[in-house]
Amino acid sequence: MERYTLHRVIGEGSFGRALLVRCKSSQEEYVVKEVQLPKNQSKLEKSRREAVLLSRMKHPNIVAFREAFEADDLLCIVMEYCRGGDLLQRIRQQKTAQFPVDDILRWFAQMCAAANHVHDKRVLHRDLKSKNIFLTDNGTIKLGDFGSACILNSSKAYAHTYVGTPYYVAPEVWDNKPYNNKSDVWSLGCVLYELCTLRHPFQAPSWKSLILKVCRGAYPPLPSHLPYELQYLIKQMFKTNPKDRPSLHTILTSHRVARLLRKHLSSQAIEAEEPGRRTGRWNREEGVKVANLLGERSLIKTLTSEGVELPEAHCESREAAPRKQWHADPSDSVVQMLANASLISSESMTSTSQTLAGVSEPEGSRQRRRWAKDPPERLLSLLEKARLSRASSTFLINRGGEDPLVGPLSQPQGDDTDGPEAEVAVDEDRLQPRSDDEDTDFEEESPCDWMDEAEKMFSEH
Ligand SMILES: Nc1ncnc2c1ncn2[C@@H]1O[C@H](COP(=O)(O)OP(=O)(O)OP(=O)(O)O)[C@@H](O)[C@H]1O
Repeated sequence: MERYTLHRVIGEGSFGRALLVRCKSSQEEYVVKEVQLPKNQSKLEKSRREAVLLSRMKHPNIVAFREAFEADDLLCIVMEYCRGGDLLQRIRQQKTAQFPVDDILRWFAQMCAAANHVHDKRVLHRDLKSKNIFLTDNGTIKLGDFGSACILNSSKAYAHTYVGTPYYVAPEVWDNKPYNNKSDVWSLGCVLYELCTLRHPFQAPSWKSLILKVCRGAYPPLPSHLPYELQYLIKQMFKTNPKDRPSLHTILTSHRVARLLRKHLSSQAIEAEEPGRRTGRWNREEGVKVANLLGERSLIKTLTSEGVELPEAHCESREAAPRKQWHADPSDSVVQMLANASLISSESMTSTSQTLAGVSEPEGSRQRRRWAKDPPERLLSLLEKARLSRASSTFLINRGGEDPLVGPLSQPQGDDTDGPEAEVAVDEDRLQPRSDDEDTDFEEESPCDWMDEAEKMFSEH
């Protein structure tokens, strides 16, 4: 830390402070994310994972990693400083003035290129939201905060209980199915919708109606002045069945909107996207360098204690990884469950014995959790508790410790995005067979039962 001069604290997250510093030798400004070591092993692992993942991502639209070191009882991750702040602040500054379509297209193209690069490395970001997307002073998008990201095909230690931020969570996650590349696409759809409307697409006064809206893909219509391609894209990104959502690669290359987006991508970003797609693998030397940077002994111990390989060992290429497919059945068990639950008052919810039909799976497919095992009252009673204990534990479902149902773009006196059902656009053709099934090609290997974990957390408080 002696190589840097502290300017000021720019913010505090749930895992530590973010400092603005100046490098004494180069006079460049950087952000240092400081995380207390260790006490809580999972927080420590999360932070180390963020450093390792960030160091692997080299892309013009991803916050650049400079170095990481451990000093006293702190892990410090030094990264590029984005002077323009985060996209959420930028959206809020607009108040009611809509963004010009060109700004929306440019920012969205850049965030897609960044997230596509992440997917090409076979990493899921898992927490894409406007607060984790930054702007430089010249208005370039930089994707940041890899604290929740997950390396695919790794084992238990990476299967953590983090679910996401409720407003951005895809239907399949509520359905307790594995997080996959299309779940990130859904979240980016939410960010795009926010850019287009300055509102969350899915907003509701209760968990039940929020989840219902998400699982039905029911969102208020977009302003009609937006180009048809954008309207169509949002509709596609909010397909409730992940296999019907386009992958980021499709959005950037062959989707109807691709031509508009690529106009706004620098040749550097397009360049960065292509080689990543071809190689997309861990590099041994870089992995070793990062492991050394973070303090060899402790990092290796942490990452191998549960059978997890070191970063350089995550070398599977796209070809080598077995291709996983989504099952044919639509993911509407939550809708069913919540429809049943509507008969029950919230007071009687925990005492009801209502059950739900299980989701059928093709024979021989790998075991997935079913609602039959997690009766509807379980999710609802869990969420009731989550609301009550949000001050201490809701980072599981909302790391900010804020009210999970009061989103950053919510209105103080209720929100007009929560309008009557008749005004919302319902994704009528969500059961249509097709489309990017082939591109729903990777998902968490060992998803953990977040409901189990959440219940444990809440019962501790
Ligand atoms: N590279 C960066 N450039 C500019 N500002 C940053 C950068 N990284 C983080 N910040 C800002 O610093 C503050 C703290 O960020 P941090 O990532 O530590 O926590 P958070 O994202 O606010 O919360 P959490 O980690 O709990 O989700 C935020 O306001 C964020 O916008």
